[in-house]
Amino acid sequence: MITLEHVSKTYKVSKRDAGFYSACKALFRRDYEYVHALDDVSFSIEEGEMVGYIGPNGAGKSSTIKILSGILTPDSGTCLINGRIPWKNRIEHVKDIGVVFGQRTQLWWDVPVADSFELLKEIYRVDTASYLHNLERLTSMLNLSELLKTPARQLSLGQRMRCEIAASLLHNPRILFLDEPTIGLDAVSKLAVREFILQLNKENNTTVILTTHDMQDIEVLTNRVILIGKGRILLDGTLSDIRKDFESTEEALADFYRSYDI
Ligand SMILES: Nc1ncnc2c1ncn2[C@@H]1O[C@H](COP(=O)(O)OP(=O)(O)OP(=O)(O)O)[C@@H](O)[C@H]1O
Repeated sequence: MITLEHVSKTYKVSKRDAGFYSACKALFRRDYEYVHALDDVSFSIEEGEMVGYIGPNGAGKSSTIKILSGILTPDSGTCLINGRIPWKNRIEHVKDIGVVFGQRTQLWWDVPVADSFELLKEIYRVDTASYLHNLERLTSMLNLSELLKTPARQLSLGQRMRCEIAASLLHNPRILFLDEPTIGLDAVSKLAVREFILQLNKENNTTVILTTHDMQDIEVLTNRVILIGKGRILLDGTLSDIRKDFESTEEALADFYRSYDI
């Protein structure tokens, strides 16, 4: 249901040294540098799978998620999700996906969370009956009842993250992209978020693609791991393929990254 074939993406970045002279020089001549974020990336994911997409900083994980969600267009290669090309059929595609970027918000900062949810209902054109059904279910599963009247800016990180996850699921998407959903959360909030994702997958067969640096997230949530480094897929298997004889997954990963010089 998700196939990515030979996808590459290069960013063109303008570079200049610090200082007044360089700023003036850059007005007349710009120097560019090319960052090869993704290099011939291919994989496929079946409906209902929970996949961990892991790799060191700058490996290309967020770029992949952006391509899968239709925000970014690759330079070459193909991507089909439920028969659609994400960046070409964006309006139809977004109805099928939910996206949570742990470091960004999709909630309006100054209005109560409930109002953000109402706006998302209108944006996604969710009919009132399914919206109310989803809202009730998500409110009880993620324990949101006390939070809905609060503006997003007044929520703690963990509270906001629970609201972000609910916001991404109000339209019942079949696929959920989670980019570092437990970053900065305390132990209780992490467990709540993990428990929720497991339940969602079990009850709705939602496909989940999770990028995280938290190996416990990966251990608890996923049975398949795709490892990317310097924009290339290095391994597509299970955590035990990575772990081998190491005491912890972190140690095994660090050794793996060192062996690939990434
Ligand atoms: N908009 C952009 N413009 C220029 N370069 C970019 C842009 N976005 C990402 N990059 C570069 O592309 C490479 C891959 O970045 P990406 O954000 O996909 O990595 P990541 O695996 O998600 O990293 P992290 O774990 O640190 O979030 C990095 O070298 C990054 O600096």
